[in-house]
Amino acid sequence: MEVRGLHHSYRRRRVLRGIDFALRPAVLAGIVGENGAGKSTLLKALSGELRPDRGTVGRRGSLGYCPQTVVLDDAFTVRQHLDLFRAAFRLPDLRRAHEVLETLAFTEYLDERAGLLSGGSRQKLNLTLALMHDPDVLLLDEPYQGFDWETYLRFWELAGALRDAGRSVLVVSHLAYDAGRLDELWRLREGGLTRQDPRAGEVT
Ligand SMILES: Nc1ncnc2c1ncn2[C@@H]1O[C@H](COP(=O)(O)OP(=O)(O)OP(=O)(O)O)[C@@H](O)[C@H]1O
Repeated sequence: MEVRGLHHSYRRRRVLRGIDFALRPAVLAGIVGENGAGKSTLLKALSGELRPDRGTVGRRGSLGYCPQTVVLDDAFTVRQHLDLFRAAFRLPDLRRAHEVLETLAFTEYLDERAGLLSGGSRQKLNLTLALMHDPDVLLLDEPYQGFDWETYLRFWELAGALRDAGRSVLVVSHLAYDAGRLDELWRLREGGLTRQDPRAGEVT
């Protein structure tokens, strides 16, 4: 994925002011920034959900996008969500979805309605829906929000395995106390990205 000269404003608020950024295959990258820095706006622009005022986003391969706001239908069960997305992605089976569900220790909830799931469980479903077609490029907006510690660790295992399998993985978060797990780290501040050393210790 290659991003050049991305600008975006909401009325007078200039949120993105010239973002240049490349995400290569087999890289686990992170973008951190304070609340309101524009991280979700950037991911929306990268995913195509938002059309930026200026700039280009180039991408090769399929995309998996896990937005910050969970988009689920409360009346549908977990299984029904998987079936809907399987049809949308035109997948022959749910093999990959079940692998992800197992990694996230979520298989026992298959027949639960989404409206009855806890916040962390909804997020597990949100993440599974983004990963179930095994996309080449993954854009994950605060993907571990609401996760307990065990699930949080499993998330990073999953992200590392995807990177090792050659996928490009971008994780966006307001905190980066686990930056050491990343290959590349950027900070979004005042509308621009600056590269940071992920091994430089605590970055907040
Ligand atoms: N649809 C919108 N209309 C107007 N302003 C918006 C809209 N979406 C976001 N903003 C503003 O743009 C700025 C960046 O928001 P954004 O959600 O991208 O930040 P963020 O870094 O993801 O924040 P957080 O860490 O709180 O999720 C904020 O000041 C926000 O209020």
